[in-house]
Amino acid sequence: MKNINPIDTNAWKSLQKHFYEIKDVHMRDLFFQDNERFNKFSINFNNQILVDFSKNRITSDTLKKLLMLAREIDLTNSIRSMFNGEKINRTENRAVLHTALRSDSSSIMYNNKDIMTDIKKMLAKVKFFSELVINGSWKGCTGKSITDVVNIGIGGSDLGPSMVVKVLGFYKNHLNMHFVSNIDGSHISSVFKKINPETTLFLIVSKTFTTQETITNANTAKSWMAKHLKKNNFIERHFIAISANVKNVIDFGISLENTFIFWDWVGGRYSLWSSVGLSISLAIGFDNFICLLSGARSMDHHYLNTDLDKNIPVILALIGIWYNNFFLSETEAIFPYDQNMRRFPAFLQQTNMESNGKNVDRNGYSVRWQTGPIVWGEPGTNGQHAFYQLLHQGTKLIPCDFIASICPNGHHFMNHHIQLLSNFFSQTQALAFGKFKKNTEKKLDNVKNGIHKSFDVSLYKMFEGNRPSNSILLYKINPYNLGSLIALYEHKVFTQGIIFNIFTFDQWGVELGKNLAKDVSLSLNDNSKVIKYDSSTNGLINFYKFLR
Ligand SMILES: O=P(O)(O)OC[C@H]1O[C@](O)(CO)[C@@H](O)[C@@H]1O
Repeated sequence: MKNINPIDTNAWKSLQKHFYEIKDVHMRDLFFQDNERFNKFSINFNNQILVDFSKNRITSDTLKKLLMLAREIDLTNSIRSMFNGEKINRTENRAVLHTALRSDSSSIMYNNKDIMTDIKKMLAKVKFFSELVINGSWKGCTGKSITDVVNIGIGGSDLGPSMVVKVLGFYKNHLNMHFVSNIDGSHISSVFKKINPETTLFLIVSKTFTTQETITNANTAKSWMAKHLKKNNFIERHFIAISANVKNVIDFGISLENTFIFWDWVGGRYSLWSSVGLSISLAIGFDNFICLLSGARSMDHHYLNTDLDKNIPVILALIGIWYNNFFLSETEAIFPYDQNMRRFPAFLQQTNMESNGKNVDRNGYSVRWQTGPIVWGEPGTNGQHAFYQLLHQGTKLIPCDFIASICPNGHHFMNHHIQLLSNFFSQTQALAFGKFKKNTEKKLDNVKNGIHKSFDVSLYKMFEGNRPSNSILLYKINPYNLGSLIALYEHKVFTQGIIFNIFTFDQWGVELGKNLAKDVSLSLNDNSKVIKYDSSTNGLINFYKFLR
């Protein structure tokens, strides 16, 4: 992997020049000039996912220059380095091998060990255990089968599995799934109200098994279960751990037998493919979990083996860089036209922002270019009635990804689906092409200080357009296609991290807040006045102590 600063490349300079040439060109003209634009700027992924990137402020020349950037940065070799298990997460001295978790290779060597053997064992254990719980043979300590599963975890130990379980609600079996992440006691207490301790299984998911939120919630769950069940073996029958830290798991009281391990080469936010996906396997069955992995694998193959100019994650990453680094857009929006995908933007927020929210390059210098964007989003059509006004007529340029499926996701109300899709198709059209000002609009009288002044209302009804979007249209939201879609975004983020010349797979930026919270928590133990922090923090804590 080469540690080249993007701004030092010839391609960057050429893109900078090109930007000034085409920044005011309107998509209306680009489409008008080229009937083949859609065919040129869309990729069909196995007849299952169509990615249309034609509604972007790009020309063939733009793409050529962006691809030159990828080549100059030596992206292809960086991709190989990741798949080959090189220790590309250098600040933590680790490989990044979540792709191995969904691989069909017979062997992948890491640290002189074939990790495929461990992965296969892990998957066999997930399969065996999921089947026991789903078919009712796994009994709680009072002899009853499990009805409810509570996943306790946060960040990557929550967002991925909870998102997948929600998106694939249509595939769900009889088990009721709950996810507790927040340390706010209202989260776990709201779940306690819904479950029966005798028939509930807790999955404690934490790579480090030190995360304050997860350990606090896990201890609360343990005390709650002890109080209600009054049986010595309640932990053995009701608590499962998923972690890379076996020692802490054992100290917590969970046996090795009830522990699903994963490894330091799996990043938290890339871990749903590992035993962290146990809740997925429990909710939709192991076979569907395997379909999810297979779908991701098909995207891995595409990413690893397809030329850069036809490579979906690469193209989307480069277009993202075009807006982030040349148009200087600050944010990027994700709009799934699918209510079950409502947590997909939140999941991608962590994937993207925890990965590429960095300001030091791989050579140890402060970056002099923008790195990862702010990612946000909501499902359509709800967003249309909330914030799309700003997308259409605001002063900010916000590139958007619109995601939808041809088949409805988990219902048979075709009239709803047709209307949903008509909005999906219309919004990107409105954003791209806008609406010309009509001179025929009626003028209104504006009365100010008694003086009549007429003004042109049509100005307010004008849509300038030229607002970019990608449309991602899936045949169906099934486990396989969802796996491909998630992997697509993972690889997009990796590609951008390589071009930004940053380390995508660490997350030191979350440490300071965590450590301060530990210290502050000690200061909250008594009622004495606090003076050790800055005046703002002292003032806030003392006000809290005064009124609590
Ligand atoms: O699985 P763990 O170790 O509890 O960590 C949870 C999350 O916390 C983070 O470290 C950030 O605080 C994420 O990267 C991770 O997904």
